Amino acid sequence: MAKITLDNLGHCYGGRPANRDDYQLKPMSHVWEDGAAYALLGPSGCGKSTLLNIISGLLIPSEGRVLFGEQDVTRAPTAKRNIAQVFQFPVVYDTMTVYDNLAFPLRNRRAAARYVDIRVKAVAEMIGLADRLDERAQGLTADAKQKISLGRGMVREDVSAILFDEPLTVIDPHMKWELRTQLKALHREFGHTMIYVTHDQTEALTFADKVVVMSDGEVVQVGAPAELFERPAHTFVGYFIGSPGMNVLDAEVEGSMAHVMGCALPLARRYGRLSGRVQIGVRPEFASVAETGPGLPVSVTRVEDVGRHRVVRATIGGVEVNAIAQEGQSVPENAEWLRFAPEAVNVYADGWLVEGEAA
Ligand SMILES: Nc1ncnc2c1ncn2[C@@H]1O[C@H](COP(=O)(O)OP(=O)(O)OP(=O)(O)O)[C@@H](O)[C@H]1O
Repeated sequence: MAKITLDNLGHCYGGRPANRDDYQLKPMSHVWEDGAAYALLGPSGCGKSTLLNIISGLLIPSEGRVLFGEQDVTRAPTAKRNIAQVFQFPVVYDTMTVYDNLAFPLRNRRAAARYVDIRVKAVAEMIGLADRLDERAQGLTADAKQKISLGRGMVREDVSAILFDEPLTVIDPHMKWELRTQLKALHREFGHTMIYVTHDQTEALTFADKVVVMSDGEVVQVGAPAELFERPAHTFVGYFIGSPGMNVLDAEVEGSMAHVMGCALPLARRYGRLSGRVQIGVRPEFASVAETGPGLPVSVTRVEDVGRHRVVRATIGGVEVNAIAQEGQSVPENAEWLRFAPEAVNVYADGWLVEGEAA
């Protein structure tokens, strides 16, 4: 296992970028901790595969370095990187048994038969295939085959990292939850450094210790799921994570007050002079509707019952805003005002979170 250092790493497929917008992966420096589980999360085309391919050795970056531990692997081929990979579609040897498939990476490295047996059985137990070890892979479902791929990715203890590229794509929706949970358990048990690419926030948030959120070739935040929820570092993180996403409204901010469409809203922090486009961001979980002010005058368009809570959909000045009413919380018939918990109001300048000072 190893920590992974991305040192001024950037990539431009066309070569010779004239400005930052020309990069498909904008230059960045990050250190990813040894033994942690990371998810690379972002919409299609944001650069997840580009970054994963640079880490796996399929692509040499146009700038910067990748280090596994202290070793510079920027130009090392995949085979020399000591990594395991699990892809979108199962890669299994149909004519081999489940046992032999799982044993393959270890036998390939000439591990002792007794050690192979211990590891194969431990992994098979974790992926729920312990009683099917003698079956040929050929007759198995896509789910079971992908479990073998996941197991094979985990079977070696000495890899620097395990890379997963949307590994649950072919899995039946009801099985996804089970496999995600198993992956998490495998990580707890074996402690590998893991990097898991997905565009699905539920997968990322349930699997990872740290989620690396990407947008438009840029890492916009690396944080624990709770941090992404409570303090989105960028408005994109606020929109992309959460259901519905964060409410974002243009504002003027002065000291510890925000002014939105002529209404004053108190903030829990104090801000200096801000430049660029200033916005406030508030999660619907920290918004509520009321019949009277203070707050923002809104038109409620509908109330959706989504099981554990209700989502109140409203608009203000043509902008959609949402509030979540938790179980037991009432939604007044004639609600016309939207209120925010001041401590949950984040302030952004040109999309980026402004920290502010305690008021
Ligand atoms: N070989 C290539 N040559 C030129 N541009 C490329 C190449 N591969 C990817 N790109 C571009 O780089 C950007 C990032 O693509 P990338 O595949 O890394 O995104 P992604 O987040 O993995 O998307 P997806 O989830 O759809 O796979 C996109 O604009 C894409 O069109």
